[in-house]
Amino acid sequence: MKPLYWKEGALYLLDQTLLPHKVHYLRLTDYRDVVAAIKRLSVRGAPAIGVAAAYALVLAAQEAAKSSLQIFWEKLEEAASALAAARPTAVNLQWAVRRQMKVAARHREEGPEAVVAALEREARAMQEEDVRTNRAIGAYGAALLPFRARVLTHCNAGSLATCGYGTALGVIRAAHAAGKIAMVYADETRPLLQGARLTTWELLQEGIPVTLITDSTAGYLMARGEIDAVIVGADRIAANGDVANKIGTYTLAVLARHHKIPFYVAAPFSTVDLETPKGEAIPIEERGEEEVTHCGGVRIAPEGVKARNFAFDVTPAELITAIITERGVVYPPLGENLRLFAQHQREEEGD
Ligand SMILES: CSC[C@H]1O[C@H](OP(=O)(O)O)[C@H](O)[C@@H]1O
Repeated sequence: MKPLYWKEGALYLLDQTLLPHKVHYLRLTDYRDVVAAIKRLSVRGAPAIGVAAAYALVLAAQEAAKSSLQIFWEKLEEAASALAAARPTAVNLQWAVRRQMKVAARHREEGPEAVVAALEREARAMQEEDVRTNRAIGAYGAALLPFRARVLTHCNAGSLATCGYGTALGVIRAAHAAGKIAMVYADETRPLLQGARLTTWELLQEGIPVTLITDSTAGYLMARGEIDAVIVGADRIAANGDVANKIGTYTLAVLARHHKIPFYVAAPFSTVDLETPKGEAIPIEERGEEEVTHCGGVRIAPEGVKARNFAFDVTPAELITAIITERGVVYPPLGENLRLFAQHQREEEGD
């Protein structure tokens, strides 16, 4: 299931706040509505919000092209700032906006219409690249899993969080295709229940065995010897290998280390942010209290109680067995090897 697609000058977003009960695509033609959709997690997941923002800049450029040349660039910059600020943790969002604005600058002399066309081409390229990188991540990751693996995952790092294949769930898809998956245990992932609502829905659609558990069950399953590997996605990977991901990921990493279970992070290299030296420098989104005090719109905690709602946490590099990327598996020392991977990529691309 594609979380988004572009058709005849409009961006269609699968509204993930309605899943699994309703499959409904929003048709958006105003970039401001894409900003709002990212903020309320109608579209979510680091790669998916990056590509959504890339298309939103096409919408912004289409709108701005009706203005004077000077206003065109002012409006495009304004849209880029609004999109980049929609959610602070997933680096793919800022990476996608920066990449689009570089494309716009390269076509500046050709005028607004040419810029619009170039932005649309680049957004399509990013969407296609994402599926290719996910499939490569899947292949590298599947090779790491034992046969009849019982894998625990957290949140949703699947086709719904990307452009159609998935990072952590991409590894699970590839391993399943190779007959290597006995069971996937999906953490419900409070408070927004991406695991209960999205991961189970995705895997059931494809006949991949999945069992839903509460977040607090993960440790007990590990203690019972029923988990062979943990595999999660990422929203930002710092230069030293620290990983920001959905809240609860750090807890799983500590539990996995205690029980000597491999803990893998699956992410495209666009999630690696070498400008952020370590995890404590990653901006962690804190969302509204009502997401904790309510569930499905129903109040579950008494009026007046305070709540903290961190959307992400940071897992230190030393708790991570390996990071699976589209360029291969990065083993410890993660910081040093991430830099080597990046250097090799720059040399390949002639940067
Ligand atoms: C493939 S990135 C998925 C990543 O994004 C999720 O966060 P959110 O649902 O708030 O966008 C979660 O951290 C996943 O691991």
